[in-house]
Amino acid sequence: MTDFANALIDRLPKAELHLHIEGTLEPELMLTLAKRNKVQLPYESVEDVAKAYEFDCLQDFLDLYYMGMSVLQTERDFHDLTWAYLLKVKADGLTHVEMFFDPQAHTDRGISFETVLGGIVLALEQANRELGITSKLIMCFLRHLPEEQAFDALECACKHKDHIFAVGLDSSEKGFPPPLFERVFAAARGEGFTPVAHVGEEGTAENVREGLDLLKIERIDHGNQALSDPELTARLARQQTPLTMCPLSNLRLKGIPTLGHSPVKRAMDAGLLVTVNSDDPSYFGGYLNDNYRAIHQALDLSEKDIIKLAKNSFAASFISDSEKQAHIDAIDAVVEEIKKS
Ligand SMILES: Nc1ncnc2[nH]cnc12
Ligand SMILES: [Zn+2]
Repeated sequence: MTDFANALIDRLPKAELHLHIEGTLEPELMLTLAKRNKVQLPYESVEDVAKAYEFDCLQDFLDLYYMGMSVLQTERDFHDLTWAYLLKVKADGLTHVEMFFDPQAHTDRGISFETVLGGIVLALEQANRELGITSKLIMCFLRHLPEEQAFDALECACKHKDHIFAVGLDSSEKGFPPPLFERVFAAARGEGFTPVAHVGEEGTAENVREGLDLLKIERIDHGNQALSDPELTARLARQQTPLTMCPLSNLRLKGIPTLGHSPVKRAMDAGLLVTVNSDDPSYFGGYLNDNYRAIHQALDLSEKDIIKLAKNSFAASFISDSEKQAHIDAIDAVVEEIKKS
């Protein structure tokens, strides 16, 4: 990698648009919180936890992900988790994040919606004040749970519209397609929430189409399988519907055999509005810049591609056009600075 490419990845301002806060739970914090909250885990050490992070598919990961989050019990725990992520990615040049959280994974085990949201919001507000990082929150419905429970989550979210901007759909994609959530997404849109969904990760191009046509999603989380359908690819290019792709996640969940198979560059070349993100960085072996570095090497990205991806991260975000422009101008300024140094 050239010094210029390295400096671009290290220093360019970036947004992260596909990040599950529960997926940032590092083994050290998991063990600390287990002790603090007297939760039994099947692990004794950080090495034990790390060893368990071998996945053959999305479901393998999800089983561990839901088990790991059992250590999160108090508002302070959710604050500490969120703050640890924000501190880490500040060093990656992150200036804006649109963050997923999975309230049903907590309310299902007796933790209140307000405990979860309160801790996350405290850390996001602190990050705005102390780190200059702006944010939006996306509440995800867990697609392996019944529609009725998604409606319960939506009812909670409606009391907190000042803090929750969008709704998403995550968890097991196979067997739980978008039509199951058409009604709750319609209700969420009616309440003013912006819709997004995980589609085409392990599922099909048809799931991506259903996300667009039935759930009316404004951004596609993953969407890898869309590229297997030329007509859908052309539609996404024409509409400029953003895709939040996650290369290291795809690799670790065996969606792709090697990073060289990541669809990021193919999607860029097809004219899609693609972004690079970390998904669940603690579980997949890398935060935001690790993902940029990994695909830069594996896909032989040019320096222009890296700058484009950083700009796309803001273009694909839900901030205002003037805010987008300010971030894109900041990228140009950093590029000039790096050229001079
Ligand atoms: N990559 C992913 N796909 C679906 N659901 C998730 N929940 C957390 N990470 C996820
Ligand atoms: Zn995800």
